[in-house]
Amino acid sequence: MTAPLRIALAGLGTVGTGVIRLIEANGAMIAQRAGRPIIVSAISARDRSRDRGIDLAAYPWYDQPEQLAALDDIDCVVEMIGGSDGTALELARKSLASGKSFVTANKAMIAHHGMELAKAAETGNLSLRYEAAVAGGIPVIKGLRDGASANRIERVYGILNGTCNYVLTEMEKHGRAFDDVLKDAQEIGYAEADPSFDIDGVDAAHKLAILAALSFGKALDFEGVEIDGIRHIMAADIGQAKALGYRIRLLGMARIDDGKLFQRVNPYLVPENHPLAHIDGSTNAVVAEGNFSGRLMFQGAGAGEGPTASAVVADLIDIARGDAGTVFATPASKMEPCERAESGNRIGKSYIRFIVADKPGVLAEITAAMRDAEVSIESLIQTEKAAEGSVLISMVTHDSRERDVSLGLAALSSSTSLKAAPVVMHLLSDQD
Ligand SMILES: NC(=O)C1=CN([C@@H]2O[C@H](COP(=O)(O)OP(=O)(O)OC[C@H]3O[C@@H](n4cnc5c(N)ncnc54)[C@H](O)[C@@H]3O)[C@@H](O)[C@H]2O)C=CC1
Ligand SMILES: N[C@@H](CC=O)C(=O)O
Ligand code: NA
Repeated sequence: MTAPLRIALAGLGTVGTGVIRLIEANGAMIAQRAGRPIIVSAISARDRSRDRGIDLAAYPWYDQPEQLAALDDIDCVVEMIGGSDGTALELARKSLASGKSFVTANKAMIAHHGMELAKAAETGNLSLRYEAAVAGGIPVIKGLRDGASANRIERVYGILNGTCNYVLTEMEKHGRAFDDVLKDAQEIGYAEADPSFDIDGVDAAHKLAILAALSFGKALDFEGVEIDGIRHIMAADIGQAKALGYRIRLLGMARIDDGKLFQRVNPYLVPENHPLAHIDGSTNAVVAEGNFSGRLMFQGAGAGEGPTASAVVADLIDIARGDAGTVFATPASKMEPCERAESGNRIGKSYIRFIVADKPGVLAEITAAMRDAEVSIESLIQTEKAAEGSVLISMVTHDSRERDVSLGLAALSSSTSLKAAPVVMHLLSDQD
């Protein structure tokens, strides 16, 4: 057996400790499959004394993660710290500059700096791998980069955040309160260090931008993702969607429209007969449509210690085999920026929820604003009491231009009848 792959691991939280546990548990099998052992030769985290439930005494400890990049006896640095900039980015830059391969689970860093890091890796003929960064344990990066690489992909979408999907499905199935379920997700280890990245859609947007770059061969454009999260979703929305035959899921959607790049993260009403409506808990699912492969669907655990560690170690096995491939499906030097598509031009049905004063004439005011914006209403689902003196009204539009829906709502923005900003969610259709 050839020399081991010597790794240095920075960050020993949920994922970092999971990587050590996995290598300790499956080390012999991994060595066989990789053709050589993978050994942890250095570790670093913030707090040496913290009880992580594993014995770290055998692993050389470094107080500063950046020290790992400078070690001579290391082949690959594994970054499990998180954050788009700061320590993680410094470590990535220094590791690649000092000729080490780099493995990360950090979608924020790849979404913001992926092009720079990919070019550095390609220039140095090094591996930069990030399977764990998108959809946790699901081999979707490998699937798109390698398995589907012969295809032109024009649409990629799916459920990309385990925390949000867990929150939405617990609310839907068990009637639990939003904050209570989110706390659970944090305790289990699904949520980001700052859970607002999850519930405000930013984490899903990081992943979507990476998927889009992989799928379309265009430069990563995280700033081009339109983002809305699930913070404003009420139990009543879930109930009303259900009454209509839909389930609410936070989706990331990227496509090429007339040569322009459209990227959006939004809660969608997904028809009950659509496979994505049946993705529950922290499970993720990614759908990609290839022009020869047809529809591909990748599904599995999107978050949590075991699944994420599984993806990290799979990257390490590839590196140990000397089989690390390109960073994206297209060489980074050939990935040009793409013009952004305007979402206002998109046509589809929308669900709109209002909380309004409980007084006569309010419904007429809303429908008049929509009529003036040329948005016709397909159904007024239900009205129910929201709080003392206010009612909740939800409606579904006919197919309408998104810009017109926004215009209708803008016309209502100064109305004293509205007690909260209206909430808009799109209905997933084949045109999306
Ligand atoms: N938890 C999950 O299910 C998943 C997490 N990820 C990603 O994996 C990465 C790690 O996530 P978790 O393990 O959940 O986070 P965590 O918060 O549990 O662990 C982070 C670790 O990094 C250390 N750390 C933080 N700042 C540091 C600094 N400046 N210097 C040295 N050490 C520092 C912390 O002490 C801790 O050991 C993040 O990029 C996250 O987005 C990716 C997929 C799934
Ligand atoms: N916080 C993320 C973790 C995995 O990427 C999520 O909930 O999906
Ligand atoms: Na993955």
